[in-house]
Amino acid sequence: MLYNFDEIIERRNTNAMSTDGFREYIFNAPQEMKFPFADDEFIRMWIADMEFATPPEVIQAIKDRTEKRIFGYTKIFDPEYYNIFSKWTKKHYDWTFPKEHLVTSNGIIPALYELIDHICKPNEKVLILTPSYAFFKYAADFNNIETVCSDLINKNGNYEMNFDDIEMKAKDEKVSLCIFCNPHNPTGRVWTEKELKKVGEICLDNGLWIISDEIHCDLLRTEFKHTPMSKLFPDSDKIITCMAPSKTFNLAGLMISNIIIPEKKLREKWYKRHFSMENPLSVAAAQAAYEHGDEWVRQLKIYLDENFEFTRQYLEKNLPKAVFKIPEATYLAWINVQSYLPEDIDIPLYFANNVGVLLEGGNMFVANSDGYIRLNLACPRTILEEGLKRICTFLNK
Ligand SMILES: Cc1ncc(COP(=O)(O)O)c(C/N=C2\CONC2=O)c1O
Repeated sequence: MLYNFDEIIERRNTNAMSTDGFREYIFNAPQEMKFPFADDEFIRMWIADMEFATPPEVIQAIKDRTEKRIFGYTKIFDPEYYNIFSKWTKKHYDWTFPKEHLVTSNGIIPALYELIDHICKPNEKVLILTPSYAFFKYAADFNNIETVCSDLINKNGNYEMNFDDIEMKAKDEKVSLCIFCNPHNPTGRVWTEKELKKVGEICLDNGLWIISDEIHCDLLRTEFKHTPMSKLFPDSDKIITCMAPSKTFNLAGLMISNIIIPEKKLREKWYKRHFSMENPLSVAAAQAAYEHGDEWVRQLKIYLDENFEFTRQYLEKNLPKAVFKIPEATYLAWINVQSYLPEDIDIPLYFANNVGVLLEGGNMFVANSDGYIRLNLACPRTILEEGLKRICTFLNK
């Protein structure tokens, strides 16, 4: 079956963050905030969900569940949920885990908020690598836990970890947790086994817990393979692995994610506080995605690879001073356009007001991100082309 990723799907009047939540999320502004562009004139390249219909197999599973007509309190009792998900992890990452280690959360971010509270004592600190998905810091802030940042080394768009800096910060006895992102948002790095072993050893040898956020682990460029951090440390029970169907199958609104907690005491803390009910439609969707979604993901990855190559050529031709490397994973293009920007601007606001493109960038990524914009390329190519055209036309003025 050939899936249609070129189809433009109307998202207005669906309570979508992408169309209606940008004022609050990007600008911390009221819905009344005015722009020179009408809402439906914006090219939306900001929040990380996709403009593609979820696989039809998932939609059918949701329809089938609605036929049962009762949507009472639900938990995951059927072992098939674990069997199907662990079959997916075995097939795609050659890794699996005991059933009792798996808990579900209505999102990885809510899980981070809870896990930080369970793991960190009041005066401890969380280590993150920057630039970073800002909710890693927000989750620490919410728990009144200090965030320590280790800047990735940026060699003209090629990012590496600064292991000496990570080790120095991990040796601080107050640092008790590292929230690690693999693949990395926003740089798109897929960390190699060698890099994972090195950072994992530094953290574990210094007594840190590791939350390995692997939400982007299925959306790699075709030639890359994901290695779960836990796979490299089979004897450690201090690595929590976070995965979800939300990024892979465009199901973020169904709020279901898979958190693998090997350490018994931490799992008991989780169950003591976590409200473990699930949305029955979300369970049906997630199970169908992992059971029937392989071919859709294969075709999606090809489409995304083509969008990245289109973007690389477009920028090379029309924005030659921009620094852009096709990322190893995610559908997010991380582009340094500093040489085209005035100093000290609010990058997302600058693009919203002058270009009519909604994007994330600059200080939205905690640190080490000045001059960068992040474009969501998970959209039909016609929309991508219009967004790139608007950006390049304006920046070349
Ligand atoms: C690394 C990472 N972890 C967790 C999440 C969210 O997980 P959830 O709570 O939905 O299960 C995202 C979504 N990233 C987004 C969402 O919009 N912009 C981003 O960069 C993410 O990039």
